[in-house]
Amino acid sequence: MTEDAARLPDPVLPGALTDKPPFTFWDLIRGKRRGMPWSMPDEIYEQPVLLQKSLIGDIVYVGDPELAKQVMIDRPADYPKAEIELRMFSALFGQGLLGLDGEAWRKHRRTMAPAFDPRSVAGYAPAMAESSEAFVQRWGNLEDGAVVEVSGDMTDLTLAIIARTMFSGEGEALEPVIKAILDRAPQFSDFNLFDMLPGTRAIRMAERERRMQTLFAPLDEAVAAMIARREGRADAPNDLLSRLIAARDAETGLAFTPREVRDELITIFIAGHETTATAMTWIWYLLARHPQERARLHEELDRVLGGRRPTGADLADLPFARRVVEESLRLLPPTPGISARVARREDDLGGVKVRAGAYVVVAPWVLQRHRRTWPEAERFDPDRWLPERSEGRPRLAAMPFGAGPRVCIGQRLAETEIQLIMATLAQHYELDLASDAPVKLRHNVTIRPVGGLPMKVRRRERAPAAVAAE
Ligand code: HEM
Repeated sequence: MTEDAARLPDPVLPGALTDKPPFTFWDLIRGKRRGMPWSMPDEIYEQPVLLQKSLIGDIVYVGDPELAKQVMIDRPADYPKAEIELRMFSALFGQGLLGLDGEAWRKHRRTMAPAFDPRSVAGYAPAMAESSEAFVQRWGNLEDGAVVEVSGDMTDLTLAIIARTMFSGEGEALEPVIKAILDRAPQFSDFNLFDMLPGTRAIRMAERERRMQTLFAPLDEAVAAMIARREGRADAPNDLLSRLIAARDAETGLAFTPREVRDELITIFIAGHETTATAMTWIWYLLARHPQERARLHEELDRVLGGRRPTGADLADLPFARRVVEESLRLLPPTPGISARVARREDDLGGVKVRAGAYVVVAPWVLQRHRRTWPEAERFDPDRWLPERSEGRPRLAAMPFGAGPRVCIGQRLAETEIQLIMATLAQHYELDLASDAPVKLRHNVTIRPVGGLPMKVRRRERAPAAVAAE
């Protein structure tokens, strides 16, 4: 163990992960979340693969990155997404990427890919930096050292960014409509046993779909009006909405219908802001817990940017900032349990017999804390991402965005956004935890701090060397 590790005896979330409740039938019926990845047996962090018998059948947890690659990259057709998950997403967001499978999914993915390619993402970067800078003003109105609830604030910021990325100037007017929807949406995402039983599942799904349609109706009207205004217009802004309207399937030449555009917009909206807000929340938390690393980040930002607004092109010159993001996404992946696959046929994974129909869980949380892959796995150590320390590391040792054909379509967008937010805000502010109380986690697709994360915001002076160099 290094000296640093001895001084900072992580786990990074003291007290938060000790809660390992047993999985009871009663919990399942009530839909109480038992999917917390840290409540898995400890052996999973030592073994390549672990088989558990459960009420819903065999569950195979994969901890070895080479076996994960077999499932996610080499043979994805043998391990399709679990149907219950697809059904949940389609009930929530309609026929968007998260809820589709097979040929319909392939068509949507092909058609949408160009809107998320490096050139498109570079085009969204200025809006991301501008929104982050507007947020600097919001904290600037506070007294120095004031306490903010960081996870809520980051949600506001990522919501503003995705609204602008998707709808340009028109996004701002939509923000209150969307916020009102999101405030009510969580109550629809609690799934339980009745969603799995053949007798009740169709009724429950239909009921959920109906409620979601009512919930999203105000947004549907606004989006439909926007689509109608933009169709055929040569001077439409170059945002995600325009790209989805203009998108054509490379094979069939067909465009999305307005309904398909709507479903994809809602999918991206939800998938694209909650995750990045979660990532930002844990980045501020980890930096506060590791002041030496935070000081290194500040030094790099001051030296390279000297207080100006970062651009997408600056990110290549901020290698330490990138390592901070990579390490944060390793240690506290925003979607720690995603995603369950189902074995289509009998198989052998690392000597464990996988029956047809078994759930196969390739969870970022497990792979990214696996003790065979990661020395001092629970320690926050951005330098483990230095090229010389990454040599020979298997490809799926870390996979916060998933892997294979269904890898997160927004990965590049998210990485750019997170780095721009961090680079903009950390130039102006330093955040410290407002309380020593253990942070408890709630896992419901993403992991958020229970009751939010209160932090003190202090203004920073830039390093004298960076100021003098101007
Ligand atoms: C830190 C931020 C993010 C994380 C950790 C994350 C994580 C993931 C993961 C793990 C998957 C794969 C799920 C699976 O294999 O079953 C996924 C899929 C997806 N993500 Fe992300 N995501 C993030 C940001 C975004 C953003 C910014 C967008 C859109 C703007 C987005 C849109 C999507 C969509 C549409 C899918 C489904 C892709 C498909 O099935 O083809 N995500 N995400």
